[in-house]
Amino acid sequence: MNILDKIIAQKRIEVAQRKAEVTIAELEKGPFFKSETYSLKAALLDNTKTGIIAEYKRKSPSKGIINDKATIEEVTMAYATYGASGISVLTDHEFFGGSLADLQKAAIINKIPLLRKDFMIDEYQLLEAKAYGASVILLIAANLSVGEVKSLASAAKNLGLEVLLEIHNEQELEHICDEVDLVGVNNRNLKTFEVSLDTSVQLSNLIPLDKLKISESGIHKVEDIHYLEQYGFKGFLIGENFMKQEVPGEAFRSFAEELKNYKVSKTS
Ligand SMILES: O=P(O)(O)OC[C@@H](O)[C@@H](O)c1c[nH]c2ccccc12
Repeated sequence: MNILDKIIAQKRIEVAQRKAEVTIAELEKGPFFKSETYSLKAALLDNTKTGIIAEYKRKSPSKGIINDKATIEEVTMAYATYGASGISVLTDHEFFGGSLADLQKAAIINKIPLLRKDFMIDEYQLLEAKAYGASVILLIAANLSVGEVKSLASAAKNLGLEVLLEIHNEQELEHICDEVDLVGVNNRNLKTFEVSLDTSVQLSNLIPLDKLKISESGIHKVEDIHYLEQYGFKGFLIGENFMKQEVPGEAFRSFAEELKNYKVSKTS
């Protein structure tokens, strides 16, 4: 069994447990169920922002503990203050050390698009995402059929959530459907953990033009963003590069500043 299979097997157990504990009616009374959402698509096209979706991630199967000290509040507030277009919050506990409570804490203090980063297999998780303050959900093509992507994406749209579909090879392009707003190319193969920005480059011109393109994982330098922009990427999902620093918010601030100066020096 590869790691993705393991995560999905665990997720099925977890979702069944949660369904038994919290009813849909209760979720619909959740703190953010009726709140407005924020468009990640619009935020990524807003030139006053960085185009970065900055991630809060305590640990991962590939890296182990990344940062177990910096709090969700301090990190996400800094991300939002210094120009993140969106924030990705891991809500998987077992493998990534996150929780829905983290998502809710981030939603209370930040009025920007929040991505619920988890392994979605059931509509119930979409209701959770909405109840705890997400504006965007992730669907991972590697663990869903074409039909599952379509039905989960359409359920998400009905809840007012935007849909980010993650792919990492050419076959997975088949999963792209009308209900998908954004397509993310994961540079990390979730089965082998290998990381290469070439994955984004190779798939870039095969993604339909009406989808906003995001490059995910393994981005460490301002030059990486510049490079990916040349292939039409408008969004950059970055986690470890910030989270591995003692003060991730400060790492984000200086990266955003360098990015801004880089752009200014390019255009002047
Ligand atoms: O920490 P990185 O290499 O900057 O990557 C961030 C993000 O892309 C990565 O965490 C991620 C991409 N797709 C996922 C799916 C599930 C969990 C995590 C992920």
